[in-house]
Amino acid sequence: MAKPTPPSPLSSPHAIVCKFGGTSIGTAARMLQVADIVQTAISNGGPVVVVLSAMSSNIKAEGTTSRLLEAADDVMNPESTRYLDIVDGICASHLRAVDEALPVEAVEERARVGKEVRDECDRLKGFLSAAQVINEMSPRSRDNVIGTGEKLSALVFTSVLRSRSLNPTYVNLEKLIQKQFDAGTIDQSFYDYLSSRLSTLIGPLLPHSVPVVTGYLGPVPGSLLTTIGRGYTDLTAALIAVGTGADELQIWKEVDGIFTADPRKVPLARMVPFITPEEAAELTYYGSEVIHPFTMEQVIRAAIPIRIKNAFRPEGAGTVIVPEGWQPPQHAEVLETLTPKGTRIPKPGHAQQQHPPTPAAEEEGDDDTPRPTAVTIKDHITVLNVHSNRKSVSHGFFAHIFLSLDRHGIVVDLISTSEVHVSMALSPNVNEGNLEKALVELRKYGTVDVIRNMSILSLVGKKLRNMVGSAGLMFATLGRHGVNIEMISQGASEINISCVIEEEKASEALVAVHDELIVGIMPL
Ligand SMILES: Nc1ncnc2c1ncn2[C@@H]1O[C@H](COP(=O)(O)OP(=O)(O)O)[C@@H](O)[C@H]1O
Ligand SMILES: N[C@@H](CC(=O)OP(=O)(O)O)C(=O)O
Repeated sequence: MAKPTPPSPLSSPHAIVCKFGGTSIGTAARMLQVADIVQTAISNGGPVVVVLSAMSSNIKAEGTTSRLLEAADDVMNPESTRYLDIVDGICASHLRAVDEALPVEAVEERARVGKEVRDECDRLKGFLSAAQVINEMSPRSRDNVIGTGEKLSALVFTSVLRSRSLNPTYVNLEKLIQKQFDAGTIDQSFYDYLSSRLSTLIGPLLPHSVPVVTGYLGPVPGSLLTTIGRGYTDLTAALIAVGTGADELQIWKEVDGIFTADPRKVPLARMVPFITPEEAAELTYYGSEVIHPFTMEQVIRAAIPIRIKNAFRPEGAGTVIVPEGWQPPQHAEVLETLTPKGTRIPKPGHAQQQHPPTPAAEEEGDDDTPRPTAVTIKDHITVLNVHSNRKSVSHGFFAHIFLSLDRHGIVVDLISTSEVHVSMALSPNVNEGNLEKALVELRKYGTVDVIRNMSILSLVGKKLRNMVGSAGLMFATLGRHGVNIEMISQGASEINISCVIEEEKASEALVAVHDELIVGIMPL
């Protein structure tokens, strides 16, 4: 297949685009830490573009975006005024951040941003009250409500940078999309349009100013939540990186990088210094969603590396997702200074170095056993097994099944087939009502078993292509741990072997496969 041609950089090369998640800027103290990170990046050569999510606590359901969604739902109750309390609470938490993050002597700045925050919240209350009167909250209106979260955090953070004389410019993207797009036919041209608009808006601010951009990019065709989904600010940052021809996209999170398995569940999990976009995409789709799944494709098309870093431990090297054919930028100093020692991003002039760069362990040859890169688990999976009723349907069996699922918006994560049988693992959070309707249709074509509370276990790695017997090792490991395998899928992607197992055995299976196949601990 021909490689996609990356769009040419549109403006201001050398920029580093830094996106900070909601938890990273969730309190005044955290905002100040993030301001330190930005200040260091600027003094290392910049220019820097900052992209922000909405302020959030450690629990996403309690963060600003989730509270705004609650407020949007509440207006559909004509008797309720709870939405006003929610907005007042959001206003109070942002004013508290202003109070604690800005120096006491910055009197004018404190007054200015305090007013901006209050005005934004008043505007939202007016909008919500009007929606309650007409008893309508359209997807576009909901997008509008959500966007307040990113506007507020960006206003406060701009003020923090201004109090440090870093010459920030607040950039509100709520009017970014100025063309009509059909929600049903969103394709790459939509994302190219967005990056070109972002280039026009942000490019001219560089290098003299630090744009502080709302990760919210305006009402999206369909809706932000259905077309892109939660975590959309990663995508905004990616499109800004493409639009400004940035040298690097940095996604700052609360985890050191991508690990060989979820570090919360696997004690021996290690950080992976470099990973290919294909591996990162497989991990993202199969349960290790460290970055929004749409992010990768946009940035990789433009051959921009993505670095995942921990906002609470900025000194760590992070994980770099290295695009195929990536060439180091012409200017040495920015990447060199931002690249922590030991990560081996090649410098200009080192033409003989490998592209993409390889992790230190591989180069030094301290372990030459080829191993998978990572293992991941996706929980809350439902499996459908359909056995064809050959008497009534002898052809078009698969087509009928997938058309029925498509009609009811049911997303399939894995498939395994024989001529008369198809097994499908359905994405988590399947809508039960839609599933019931789909089942009525599917039963016309054969008998259907529904198995709930399952998990997908996926072993991912570019080296799986050349690792003879890795599937055998994985299944032998699962067998030793008494894990039943409901369904196997291998071959659709050369770098992923997946199987469906019972959810109650998933954690044990994850640790076992990780420790035996990735760390290389042999069973007794
Ligand atoms: N392979 C993996 N590597 C790193 N983190 C992973 C992996 N699989 C799952 N995770 C989880 O993904 C989460 C991502 O980090 P975090 O910044 O906390 O996310 P969020 O954006 O949801 O707040 C972490 O909590 C981590 O435990
Ligand atoms: N604030 C939005 C968008 C986002 O990107 O969030 P985060 O970067 O904090 O995951 C959300 O909560 O979904």
